[in-house]
Parts: sequence; C-alpha cells; structure tokens
Amino acid sequence: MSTPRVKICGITRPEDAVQAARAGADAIGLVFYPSSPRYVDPRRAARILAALPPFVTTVGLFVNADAGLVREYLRELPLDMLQFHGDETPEYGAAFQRPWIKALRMRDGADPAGVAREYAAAGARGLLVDSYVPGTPGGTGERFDWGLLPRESALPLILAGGLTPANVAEAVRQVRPWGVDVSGGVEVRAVTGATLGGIKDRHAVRAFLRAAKA
Ligand SMILES: O=C(O)c1ccccc1N[C@@H]1O[C@H](COP(=O)(O)O)[C@@H](O)[C@H]1O
Repeated sequence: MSTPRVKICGITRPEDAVQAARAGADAIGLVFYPSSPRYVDPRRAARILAALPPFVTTVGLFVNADAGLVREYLRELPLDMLQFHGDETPEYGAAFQRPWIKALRMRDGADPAGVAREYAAAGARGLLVDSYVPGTPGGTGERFDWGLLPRESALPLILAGGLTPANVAEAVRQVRPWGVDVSGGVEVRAVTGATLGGIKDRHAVRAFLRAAKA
C-alpha cells in the first residue's frame, strides 16, 4: 500500500497554508462556497496561494456554483485542481479543462463504485467520499461507516468526513484510500469544543500528517 496523500482543506490564512506545507501536506483546499465558515474570497485566496512553497497542489472547492463563476476564479487564481462538492454532473466537471475531483456524500443507498465509473468516464481524477448530513454539503466533522466503501474503484478514493489525528491511522488501515482530506478535525477549538471555522491548529495538522502517513 502506498502512503496516502493528505489534503488539508478549508485554509483561510496564509500562515496556515505555509504550516501545512511545512508539515508535509500534499495539497491544500480553499473553500469557495459562500455559506461555509471557511469561505475565502478571491483576494484572500490569492494571498494564501502566493504564500505557498512549490510542489503543493492547490484545490478550489465549489458547491453547485455557476460555471461562469468557476471560470472567473480560474482566470484569477493559480488553482491546480477543482473539487466539486455538490450535485455537479459529470458533464459539468468536464467543462473546465482543469483536473477535477468529485465528492460523493454517503447517504443511504449511495453507490460509490457506480459513481466512480460514471465520473471516471468524464475525466474526473478522483472520488472524494464524505458523510451525508442533510442541509450541509460538507465540512460537517461527521464520520460515516467506512465499511460501505468498495475495495476496488474506477477512481482513486479520497476519504473525508470527521477525520482527526486520533482516527486517521485506523481509517487508512481499513479503507486504504489514495488520499485523505480533513477540515474541522485539525482546527482550533473553543472551550465549548466547537471548531473555530478555518483557523488551523498547527499541532493538530502535524499530528494528523504523522498519523496518516505512518
Ligand atoms: O469545509 C467546508 O466548510 C466545506 C463546505 C462545503 C463543502 C465541503 C466542505 N469541506 C469538505 O468537507 C469534507 C469533510 O470535512 P470535515 O473534515 O468533516 O470537516 C472535506 O472534504 C472538506 O474538503
């Protein structure tokens, strides 16, 4: 089994991007979904991307965005890859001539193997599997039953949803994904335990990377 690639998603500050890269992150994600507490506008995104050292993949995350808006972001920002986290069709994903991955939320009856085949045929590079929480497209901090995932898939699987430094090693052992993706599980927490959307905890980021790649 190869060492899983790790994406740290929902970066909102240049210093967090640099810390994640120094800790060994393979990719960072910027959330362009306005309702997310991790949303960054293009000017802030540009500052984050400009701070990054080389050889870290930059991923722009969209949820059912207007295709014109995605194109505008692509013109303004040096994004390496797109992540579509809503109900985007294979045709939509294929329209941007940029490497892209599709997220599938694992609601009852979800068929990750079938979805992987369908999106592979349209040129997707990976299938990100996340938890299904009604009313929230992602970044929920919730896990799902990893036993529902197929052993074989037409696309590299990226496991997401409620991953933390404490559970990622077990997740990698069980699922053997191509990559893992985390957002809330490496954020600074208030005394109540709630995450402070978008502010990454550098100790948690380091611990997550160590555990994922051990
Ligand atoms: O991070 C967000 O706010 C977000 C908003 C809308 C769609 C996706 C989002 N993030 C993605 O959600 C998963 C899991 O996040 P978590 O680790 O459970 O907090 C991850 O793929 C993020 O890229």
